[in-house]
Amino acid sequence: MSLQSIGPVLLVGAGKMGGAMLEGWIDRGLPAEQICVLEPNAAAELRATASGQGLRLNPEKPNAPPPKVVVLAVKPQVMDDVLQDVVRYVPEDAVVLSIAAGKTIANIAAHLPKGQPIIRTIPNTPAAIGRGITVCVANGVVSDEQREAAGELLSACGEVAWIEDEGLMDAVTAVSGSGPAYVFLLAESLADAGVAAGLSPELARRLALATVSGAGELLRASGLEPDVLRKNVTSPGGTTEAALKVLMAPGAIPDLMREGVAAATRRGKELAD
Ligand SMILES: NC(=O)C1=CN([C@@H]2O[C@H](COP(=O)(O)OP(=O)(O)OC[C@H]3O[C@@H](n4cnc5c(N)ncnc54)[C@H](OP(=O)(O)O)[C@@H]3O)[C@@H](O)[C@H]2O)C=CC1
Ligand SMILES: O=C(O)[C@@H]1CCC=N1
Repeated sequence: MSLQSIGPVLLVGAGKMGGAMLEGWIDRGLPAEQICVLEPNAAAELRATASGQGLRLNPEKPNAPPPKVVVLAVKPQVMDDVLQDVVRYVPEDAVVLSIAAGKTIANIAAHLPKGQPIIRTIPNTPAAIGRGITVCVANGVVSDEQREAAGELLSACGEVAWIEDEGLMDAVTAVSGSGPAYVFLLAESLADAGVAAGLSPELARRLALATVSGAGELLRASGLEPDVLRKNVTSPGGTTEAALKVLMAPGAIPDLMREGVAAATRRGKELAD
């Protein structure tokens, strides 16, 4: 199956994450006439129109083909209300793909006809440049063809991983869904630290951004493990070692990361309600 042969896609919510996926789909050649966006936010609508050059913005338009894939990309807090409205656009043979943090397949299924194929996923915002990763778990009625169609659509946004245990999705969300924010925080903190050490804000920002993005590229391109790359920077008795003694001390970055991921995982579980 190719991206072009998936059939009509309905995207419900083109905000930060839905909009990033939309960019990924269009960049990778999903035909705009195959995409319909349902989005009440005028600014996002305009963005979607501009980037899609001819995206349909209303599933009620006469002669609109019924979607084969419906992507739910609204906040978990409004998902129940949105589903009550959107259910009328969901044909029984369409696969419903939710990207909402916390919302379980059972939460989604409660608003849809019995037997609706549903895939719960967690993408991340590098999807906008085709460099995201999406983790998926399907309910028992998703066909091989629907799994393939969803995989094709999500591959346009980067890597795709399937898991069988839905119970892992909150931990997945805490690592890869929220993860880009942790990396951006690192870039911000590094720039701030450079200023504190006497650099101008402009130079500190430039150094921090180039360093974080360069390190990410090196991690990907080299295929080496992060600890190997870290050790390659760390000369015995040198400057990096002095910094890492602080950053890796008990209660510092590794412990804080564990606590942060645990907090995000707990929050995911709360969002199910
Ligand atoms: N941001 C991220 O990095 C990630 C987000 N997610 C998940 O993606 C989902 C969306 O998050 P995010 O993109 O950050 O949030 P946003 O608020 O940016 O996007 C949600 C969009 O849905 C719109 N919306 C609200 N009500 C409706 C409706 N009835 N019909 C159609 N669209 C509607 C909102 O419009 P308005 O603003 O006017 O309300 C908004 O534009 C969440 O469930 C989140 O858990 C998952 C992984 C990563
Ligand atoms: O912060 C959130 O809840 C969403 C889910 C993962 C990333 N953003």
